[in-house]
Amino acid sequence: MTTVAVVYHSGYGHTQRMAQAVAQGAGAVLVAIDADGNLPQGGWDTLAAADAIIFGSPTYMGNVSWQFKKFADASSKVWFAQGWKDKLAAGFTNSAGMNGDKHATLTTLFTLAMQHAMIWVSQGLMPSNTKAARRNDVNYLVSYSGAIAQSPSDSSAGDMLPGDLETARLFGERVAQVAARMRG
Ligand SMILES: Cc1cc2nc3c(=O)[nH]c(=O)nc-3n(C[C@H](O)[C@H](O)[C@H](O)COP(=O)(O)O)c2cc1C
Repeated sequence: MTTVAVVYHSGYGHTQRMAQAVAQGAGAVLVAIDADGNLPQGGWDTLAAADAIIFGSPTYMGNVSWQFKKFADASSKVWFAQGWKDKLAAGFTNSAGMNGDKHATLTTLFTLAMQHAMIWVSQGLMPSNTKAARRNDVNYLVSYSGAIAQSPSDSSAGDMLPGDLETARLFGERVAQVAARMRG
């Protein structure tokens, strides 16, 4: 059986909701990076056992949160032993702006995966970018590199848009499907 892990940080709960949607789609286990940038007990073991690791962070000041970066730097221990080599990787982010420089965050997540010699899985959804497209359509924000969501700066996590959450769920589903195919 394939195992997918979602490791993420969320300062105010929005990215957590997105992570839950990704995990729901992937049938994945969630590993939350805490406010100090640390993993819970057993978190590193969960990642070690996974066939695919999906990285998630809010976009803060145009990149991952410092807590996610602390986790990324701590993963250098795993890198020394090439512990994540040939695992699947994928990434997602959420921020207040429609754009908000989310792509810089995805690029950081991608680069982390490449440092670890992992194999990147894309978003895989067609864009909703026609005149008829509506905000709650799947992949309305149109990302190909990973899943993205947008939460207005004065919104609560409970306000997250169903279209973005469905986009996240389908993204998780795709990663799990690719992982199962890779396993044969
Ligand atoms: C320190 C900080 C920096 C932020 N920088 C950005 C940014 O660069 N782009 C953007 O679109 N939103 C930015 N935001 C808004 C957050 O991305 C947004 O509130 C997001 O939903 C927070 O996710 P979270 O609840 O998982 O922490 C920033 C918020 C904070 C607190």
